[in-house]
Amino acid sequence: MAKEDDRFRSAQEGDREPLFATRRRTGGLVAFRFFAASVFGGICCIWFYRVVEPLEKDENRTGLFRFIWLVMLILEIWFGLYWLVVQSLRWNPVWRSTFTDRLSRRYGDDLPRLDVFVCTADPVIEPPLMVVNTVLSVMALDYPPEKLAVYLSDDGGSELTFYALAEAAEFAKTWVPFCKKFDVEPRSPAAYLSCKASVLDSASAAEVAALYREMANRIETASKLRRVPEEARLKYGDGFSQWDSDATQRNHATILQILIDGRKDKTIAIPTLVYLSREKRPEHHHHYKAGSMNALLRVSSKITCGRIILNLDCDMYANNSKSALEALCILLDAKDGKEIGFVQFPQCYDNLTRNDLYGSTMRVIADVEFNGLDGNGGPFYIGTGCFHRRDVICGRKYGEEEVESDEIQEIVEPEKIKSLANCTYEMGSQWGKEMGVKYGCPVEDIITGLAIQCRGWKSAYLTPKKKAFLGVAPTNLHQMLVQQRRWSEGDFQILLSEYSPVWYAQGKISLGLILGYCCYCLWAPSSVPLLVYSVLTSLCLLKDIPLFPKVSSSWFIPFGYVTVAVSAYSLAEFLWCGGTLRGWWNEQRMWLYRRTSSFLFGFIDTILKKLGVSESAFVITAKVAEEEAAERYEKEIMEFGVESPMFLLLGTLGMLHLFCFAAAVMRLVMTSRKAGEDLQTMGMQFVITGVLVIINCPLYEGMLLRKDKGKMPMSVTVKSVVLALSACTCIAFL
Ligand SMILES: O=c1ccn([C@@H]2O[C@H](COP(=O)(O)OP(=O)(O)O[C@H]3O[C@H](CO)[C@@H](O)[C@H](O)[C@H]3O)[C@@H](O)[C@H]2O)c(=O)[nH]1
Ligand SMILES: [Mn+2]
Repeated sequence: MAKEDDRFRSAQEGDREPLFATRRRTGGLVAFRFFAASVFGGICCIWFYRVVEPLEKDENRTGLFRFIWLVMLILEIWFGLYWLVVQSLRWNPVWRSTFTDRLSRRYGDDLPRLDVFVCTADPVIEPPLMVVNTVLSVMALDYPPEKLAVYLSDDGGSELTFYALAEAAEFAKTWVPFCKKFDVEPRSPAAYLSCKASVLDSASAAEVAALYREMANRIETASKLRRVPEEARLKYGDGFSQWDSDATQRNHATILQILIDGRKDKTIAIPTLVYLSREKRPEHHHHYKAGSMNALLRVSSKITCGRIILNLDCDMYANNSKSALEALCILLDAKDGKEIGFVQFPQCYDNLTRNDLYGSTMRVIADVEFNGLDGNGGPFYIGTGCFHRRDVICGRKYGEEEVESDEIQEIVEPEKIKSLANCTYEMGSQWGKEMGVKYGCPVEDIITGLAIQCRGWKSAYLTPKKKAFLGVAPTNLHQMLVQQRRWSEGDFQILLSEYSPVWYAQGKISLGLILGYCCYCLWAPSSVPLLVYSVLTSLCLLKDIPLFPKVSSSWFIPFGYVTVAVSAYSLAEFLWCGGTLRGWWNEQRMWLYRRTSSFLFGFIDTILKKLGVSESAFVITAKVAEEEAAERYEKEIMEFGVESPMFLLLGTLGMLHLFCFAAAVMRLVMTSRKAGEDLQTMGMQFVITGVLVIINCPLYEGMLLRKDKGKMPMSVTVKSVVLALSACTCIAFL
C-alpha cells in the first residue's frame, strides 16, 4: 500500500495535513454514563426483589406461582443483561468529518480508479427505470470519468433491464456533462426532475428533461408490455444476441456487455458502463447477492480493476455527488486512514412519510448506534453505500502489502472475461470463503464486514449533512417484517457460525465491538423472552395473579424508575435524531411487532437450518407498490392485506391482550368495593397490558373496522380471535 500511496502523492506543501478528523463526545458522555449507571442500579434492585420476595412471604403460594416467579426472574435477568450489552453502542461514539478541499489540492484528478457495483435481481419488483436512475446518478458522481466505472449486475437476467441500461448509456452522454456543467444535485435524473421542477429555467435543462422523459417513457412502456422494442434489438444486437431463446432467470449463460468503454476511447468524458448477468444453472447454488458481488469482483478486475469499490443496491441513488471524494478522504489519508478497510455511509430513504409508520428510518441505529460502533473499531458493512478497498474485500489482511493494480495492463476481450462469471468458476476455490463476499448467510454483508475487521482492519462511518445515498424503504408491514426476519435470522446465524463475534472475533476486535455485534446478533433469540413476558403479564392479569410489587410498596420504585427512565431516554434520543413524537410511538409498535413476529420466525428458521430441516432464502424486498396501497402508505394507514403466519401471530397476541385487559377491567368494575386494593396490587400489570392494547389500535382497526383492501384478511382475523379466545378460556378455568 505504501508504494501505491506514494504514487498518488504529489510532493506538495501541506502533505502532512490529515484528510479527515474524528470528534469524540465529552461533556454529555459523563452525564450519560451516570444515567446508565443509575438505570443499572434499578435493574439490580429488580433482580434482588425477585430473589428475596418469595422468601419473605411464602405462605399461600402454590407451585405454579413459584414457577411463574422463577420465569419472571430469568426473563428480567435476560432483559437486564441485554440492556447492558446495548450500552456498548452508546459508550464511546465518534463522528468523522472530511476535508475534500485538501484532497483536491493534494491529488487533483490523480485519484485511484473507482468501480461501482450496482446489484439488481428482478425487473418486476425492481423496475428497470429505477435501476438506471441509480446507475446514472453514480455515473455523474463528482469524480474523474476516466477513473470511474459502473457495473450493473442483473440477477434477473432480464432483457428489459439490459434494454433500459442501453438506453441509459445513450442518455448518459447528455446527462453526465449536464450535471457537471451546472453542478446539479441530486444526480439521479428522476429525483432531480421531481424536486427541482421549478428551477428548470435554462434551455439546456428543459432539453435534458424532455430527453429524460422520452427515455423514461420508452423504458416504462417496454416494462409494462414486457417486451423490448424491435428497433432496440437491432441497435444493440450484440447485447441481445447473448440471450439464448430458452434463457430464463434461473437458467442462462453469462451475459456481459461493455456499453461504454472508457479504456478504448480516452477522450469521452463518460465513465465506463458494463452490464453483467452471471451464469445461472438450476444445479448450481447462486448465493444471491453475495454470488453476484464476487462475479463482479472478478469480471471488473479484468476490465477497469478499480482499487476502490463502491457497492450499491439498485434503489440507492447517489444524492450527494461528493460522496466518493468524502470516502477517499478516509481511504487515502496517509496516517489514520491506512488502517481503515471500508467506509460505510448510512442507509437512508427518500420515500418516508412524516411519522414513519413502519419505523423504516431506523433513526437511532443510523444516528446513534453506528457512531457508537465506529468508536469501538468501526461500523458494520451493510451491503449498500459502502466503499471498500478492492484487495481488502478480496481477502488481504491488515499489514500485508497491497498488490499494485491500478494500471490496466492489456485489454482483454469480453468473450474471454465471461468465463469468470460462470457457475463452475468458483468450484474448489476460496471464493465465498476466504475471498470476496461470504456465502451461506442471509446477511452476507454483515458477516463479510466482520471477517474484514477480524483480519485487522478498522472501518469508518460517514454521515455528511447532505445524505450520500437514498433508497426505497419497504412500504408495507408484511415486507418490513419479512426483511427484518431475514436480517434477524442472518445475524443470529453469524452468532452460531464459525465467525461468531463471541468466539472467533475474540482478541481480533475490541470488546466493545464484540458487544456491538451481539446486540444485533441477539435480535432473534430476544424474541422469546419478550413474547413470554408479555403473554405472562396479560394472562396473570386475567387470572388476578400479581407479578409486580404493590404500587405503594417501595419495591415498586425500581420498576417504575427503570421503565420511565428507559422510555424517556429512548424518546429523547429519537427526538434528538430528528423524529416526531408520533414517529417514536410508531417505532415502539414496530419494535414490538418485529420482536414478536419477525425475530421469532428468524429464530425458528435458524434452528431449523441448524437441524438441517430447511434452507434460508433471500426474499427480495419490492421497491414498488400498487396505487391504492401507495396511497394508504402516504396516509400512514397500516397495510395488512396478505395472509401470513406472522400476521396470525400478531393478531392472536393483540386479541389476547385485549381480552385479558377487558376481562380485568370488568372484574374491577364489578368488585368496585375492593377496586382500590386491586389497582394497587395489579397496577403495573394494568399499565403494561393497557399499553399493549393502545399500541395495537391500528391492528384492531385493521382486523375489525376497516373495509379497504389493506385490512387484515378475514381468515386471519377469525383465526386470531378463535385462538386468543380459546387460550383465555383455558387459562381462566385452569
Ligand atoms: O439474488 C439476489 C438477491 C438480491 N440481490 C440484490 O441485493 C440487493 C438488496 O436486496 P433487497 O431485497 O433490497 O434487500 P434489503 O433488505 O433492502 O437489503 C439489505 O440487506 C441485505 C442483506 O440482507 C444486503 O444485501 C443489502 O445490501 C442491504 O441493503 C438488491 O439490490 C437486490 O437486487 C441480488 O443481486 N441477487
Ligand atoms: Mn433494499
